[in-house]
Amino acid sequence: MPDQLHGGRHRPVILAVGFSRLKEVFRDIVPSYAADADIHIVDRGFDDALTAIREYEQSHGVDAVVAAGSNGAFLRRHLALPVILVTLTGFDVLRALVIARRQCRRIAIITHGETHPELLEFQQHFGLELEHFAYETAADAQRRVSDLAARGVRAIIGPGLVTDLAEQAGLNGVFVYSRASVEQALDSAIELSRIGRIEAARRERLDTILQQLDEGVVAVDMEERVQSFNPAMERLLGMAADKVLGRRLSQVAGQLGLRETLVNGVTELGGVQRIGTRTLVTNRIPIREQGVQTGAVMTLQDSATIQRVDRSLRSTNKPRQFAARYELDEIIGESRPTRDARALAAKYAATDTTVLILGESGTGKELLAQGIHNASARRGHAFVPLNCGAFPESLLESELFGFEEGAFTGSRRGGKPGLFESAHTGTIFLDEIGEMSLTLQTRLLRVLQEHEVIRLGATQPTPVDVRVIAATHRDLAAAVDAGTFRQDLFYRINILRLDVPPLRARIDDIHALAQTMLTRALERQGAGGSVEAIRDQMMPVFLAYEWPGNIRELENIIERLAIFAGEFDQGAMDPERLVRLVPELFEGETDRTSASTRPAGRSAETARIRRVLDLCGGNRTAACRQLGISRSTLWRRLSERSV
Ligand SMILES: Nc1ncnc2c1ncn2[C@@H]1O[C@H](COP(=O)(O)OP(=O)(O)OP(=O)(O)O)[C@@H](O)[C@H]1O
Repeated sequence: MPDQLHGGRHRPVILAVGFSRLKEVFRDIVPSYAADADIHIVDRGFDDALTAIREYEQSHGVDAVVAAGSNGAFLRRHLALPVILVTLTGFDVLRALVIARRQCRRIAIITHGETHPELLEFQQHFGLELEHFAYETAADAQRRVSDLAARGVRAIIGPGLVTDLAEQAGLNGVFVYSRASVEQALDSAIELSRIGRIEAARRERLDTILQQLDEGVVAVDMEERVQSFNPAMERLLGMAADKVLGRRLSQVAGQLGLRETLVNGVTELGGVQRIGTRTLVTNRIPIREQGVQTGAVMTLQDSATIQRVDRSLRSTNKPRQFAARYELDEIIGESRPTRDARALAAKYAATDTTVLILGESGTGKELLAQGIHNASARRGHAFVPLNCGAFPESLLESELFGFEEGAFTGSRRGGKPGLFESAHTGTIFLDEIGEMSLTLQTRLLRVLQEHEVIRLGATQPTPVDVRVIAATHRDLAAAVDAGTFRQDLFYRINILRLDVPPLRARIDDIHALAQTMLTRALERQGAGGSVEAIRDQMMPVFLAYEWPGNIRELENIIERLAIFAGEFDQGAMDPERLVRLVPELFEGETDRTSASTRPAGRSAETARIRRVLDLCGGNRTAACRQLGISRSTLWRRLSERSV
């Protein structure tokens, strides 16, 4: 940077404007500045000077102009460049008076702009015959000089214009500006150029940064006129900077005005505005220079960009790994209902809509939810399961929505994001949604409608982009009628429905499920044992059972049987032993704990007996052994059929 500012290429370029005497002083002085600046003398005045300066500025660039008197004042009014005036010092006047006094007694001073009352005092003290006038225009000066000449004044002190006029009138003209004053003006011009260059470099640097930013930036002055407008802003608003610069922001981009920020001076961060199809995040900030507001700046970001960054940030900061393991094609079963459920799930995965899975506990609802997530565009992002029935209301609330630091006694420092935030860009699986309290249903509905969560104790919402898959074993429509489930929430989640039948309604799946589960269980046990031996002996029993606990129950039973795999290998397992190992499979309908399964129980039990009997080729002894019942019980059950 110093190189640029002081090196040869960037020497200040200064135009010294003056004719007659001032020009001569410039000529004398300029060579001594050769090392510090390029000073060019412009030997013109007023309009001519203006034209010459503008031409020079166009072709070479100019940092500052030095001029004096009325000419200087004129240039200052008409140029955007800094114009430094050679100022009159008391010493200048003294020196000129001494020179003039040597020549004659009656002296006049004509200065530009204003008179100097101190001169009157000076004149009285020293008994000088001195008159003092001020002039504005060249014509003014001309009239004054003629008048003084007519009244016998012999010497006139003044700037170049005045001394020229005096000499033309045959008087003594004494040039008022000393060499020191002119040098002072040139020094100021050089310093001003240097500061200007530093400013320009700073502006350039800022400009380079603005050019590179992904964020749109627009800055306005106090009249809301656009001062800068970076390329990102051009892209975001589809407007070229040169069409916008200098115009009022509200006029070029209505909704994005900065008037309020200019009026109230308040910073507003994180506003959201829609422009066309885009959602933009806005920050409006007043610009203050040394405590005084001088404008305002707005930054704009495409919410899609923020979400991208946000996603990678959240995924790097993710405290827990919420991942979906299962794929849809890992869901075992070739029964019609299972194939239908898989196909429907694949269809739903292609959408981003809320899915409601209905089915008894243990039927594989979560598995389907994971499968849908993994087959959807959200694959690879979080899959967050939550069993709404497993928490008391207050805990469920903070689990779901998170809390701010200090939200309640003992709340964690820094607060905690809720599962909705953890599921951001992914899927949340709300199992047993029918168990949610009405209060939480209301909050959940808000999240689904607004796509934002408010942590407990927070005032600002956090936007979340989450797909919801809900599940329940309840009849939600009945719950709505009973007033325990909000109707509007029901409509909101009951868009894509997936019915998962209980295992007893898709008995055809049992074979494949048992086969896979047995293989895995035996592998896990690592103690050998033949899948076939267990399968062949157990299948008739499995097929005859009701499976109130569905696939989860099947899994558990297989896990247990695998422990005793060796006993199956040694030939037929003793029925009594089997009943002891897995009593639930052999319990009669009267022992069933679940009242809801009882009405179906008796006929199902009979059907089971018939199936086992069929499997055993009509051999009642074998069937009794499989079923773990006596021949008389078998007979009784079969005869009940006809009752
Ligand atoms: N079709 C299937 N193929 C393989 N395994 C399955 C299948 N269905 C369910 N399972 C297994 O059964 C168990 C229960 O499934 P899951 O947890 O998905 O049921 P759920 O309906 O969500 O139950 P709950 O409502 O009680 O949570 C899991 O261990 C799962 O791996």
